[in-house]
Amino acid sequence: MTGAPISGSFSDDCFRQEERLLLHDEAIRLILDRVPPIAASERIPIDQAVGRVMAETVVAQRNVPLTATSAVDGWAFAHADCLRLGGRLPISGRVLAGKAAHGPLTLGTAVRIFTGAAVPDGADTVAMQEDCRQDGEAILVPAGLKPGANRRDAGEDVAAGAIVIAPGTVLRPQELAAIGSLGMAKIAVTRRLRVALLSTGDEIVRPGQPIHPGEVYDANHVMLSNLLAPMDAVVHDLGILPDDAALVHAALEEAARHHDLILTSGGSSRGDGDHIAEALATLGHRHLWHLAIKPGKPLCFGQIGPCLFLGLPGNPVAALVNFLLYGQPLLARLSGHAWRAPTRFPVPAGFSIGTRKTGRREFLRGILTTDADGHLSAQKFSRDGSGLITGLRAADGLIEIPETVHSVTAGEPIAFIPFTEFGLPPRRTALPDDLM
Ligand SMILES: Nc1nc2c(c(=O)[nH]1)N[C@H]1C(S)=C(S)[C@@H](COP(=O)(O)OP(=O)(O)OC[C@H]3O[C@@H](n4cnc5c(N)ncnc54)[C@H](O)[C@@H]3O)O[C@H]1N2
Ligand code: MOO
Repeated sequence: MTGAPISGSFSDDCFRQEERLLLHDEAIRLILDRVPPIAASERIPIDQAVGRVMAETVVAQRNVPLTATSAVDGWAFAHADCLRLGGRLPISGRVLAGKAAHGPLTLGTAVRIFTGAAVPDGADTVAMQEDCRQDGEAILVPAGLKPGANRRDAGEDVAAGAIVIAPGTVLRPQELAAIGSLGMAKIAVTRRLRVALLSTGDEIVRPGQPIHPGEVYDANHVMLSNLLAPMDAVVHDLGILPDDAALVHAALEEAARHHDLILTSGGSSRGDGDHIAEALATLGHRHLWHLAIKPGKPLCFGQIGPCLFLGLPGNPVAALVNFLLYGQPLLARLSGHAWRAPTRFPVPAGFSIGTRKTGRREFLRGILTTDADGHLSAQKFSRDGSGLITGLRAADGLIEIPETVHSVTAGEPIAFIPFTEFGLPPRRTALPDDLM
């Protein structure tokens, strides 16, 4: 019997829709709603706290600065005295930084003062030494200095009693400076998340090992462990899972016992070797599988007992994009901080898309360019394809094409999300021509 030729249309689109896929916004909401923050906290020195999440409220116990201080090296006096005496003030003393003022300012005089030194009571203004002239035992202050100039009031930065840091704040060098300025040496932060990181697939080989036809070096492990590095997590490398249902089940069940989150890449779709989504459903709960996005349709999210689970697609572009879009809010919620959606900047498109299939939100690799007249535009990386790490190297960020858009005309504003919005460092070298 000869088989009838197969008729019908074939899809070159791996996102053919056979069921209603969850929309991007629905997935974000679901993650934010389902992920509880871990409760445990620990006290640590402030110099080890960058990137950690504050677990207590910091209230200023005293003013910063503690007393009024001078912002310059010069002469401190009462502005009204200076006006009354025509800018000529006898010198009555000297205040050095680090020493309390000897007492209030003697009426009608000026004191020599240095940057950071306490301004005596009664002195409301400081003149810079370069602007003044000493005339024997008096100082000559030029006209025009405003009252209050060069004086920092007590509590000008932070007033005693103010709430400075709220629980859930991610500590940057700036927040740590504020805490340090209040005199606190130790603070309570939430404990670090324990994250298990696994690659999956019989074809995956760790860099440094010999490779054979049909095999692929593991690019996702080094990428994901470095994406996790600045986050509040201790990452355990659990290696590469083979495409074997029993082994996948056993490994995930064991990992769930010791971690707050399991992060996998690969094996999340429906191929014969893909066991991740099925294992998640069997061992725990699959809250989400299949999204109306590109790349990353096969993403799955759920939990095994209290341990959360994020199964990223294997293609490196999808793994990175999906980690930034969904992994970051998930880790944020888990470690107890309010997640802020990355800012989308309107940038003129430097490309056109004639027609595109609507229904999915697409994230393209975007490159920012400036023309000779200084006009900024966003180019899309020339080649599509979720396996092309080259596009990730070239990109400055992601171009977001909403679900309903069916074409893009060059020059119209599109949404650009710089990688820096996800906390990634900017590319510091010029883009080689071959990456455009
Ligand atoms: N019939 C269909 N096939 C596929 C569809 C589909 O909708 N229908 N979707 C495609 C898309 S999109 C993706 S993404 C992948 C996702 O599949 P998996 O998550 O199961 O990933 P794998 O099949 O294991 O791997 C995909 C691809 O990525 C390579 N890979 C995997 N891990 C790594 C790693 N650690 N480092 C580097 N490269 C890795 C792997 O070798 C594959 O080439 O499914 C499509 N298929
Ligand atoms: O989601 Mo797939 O990652 O587009 O390649």
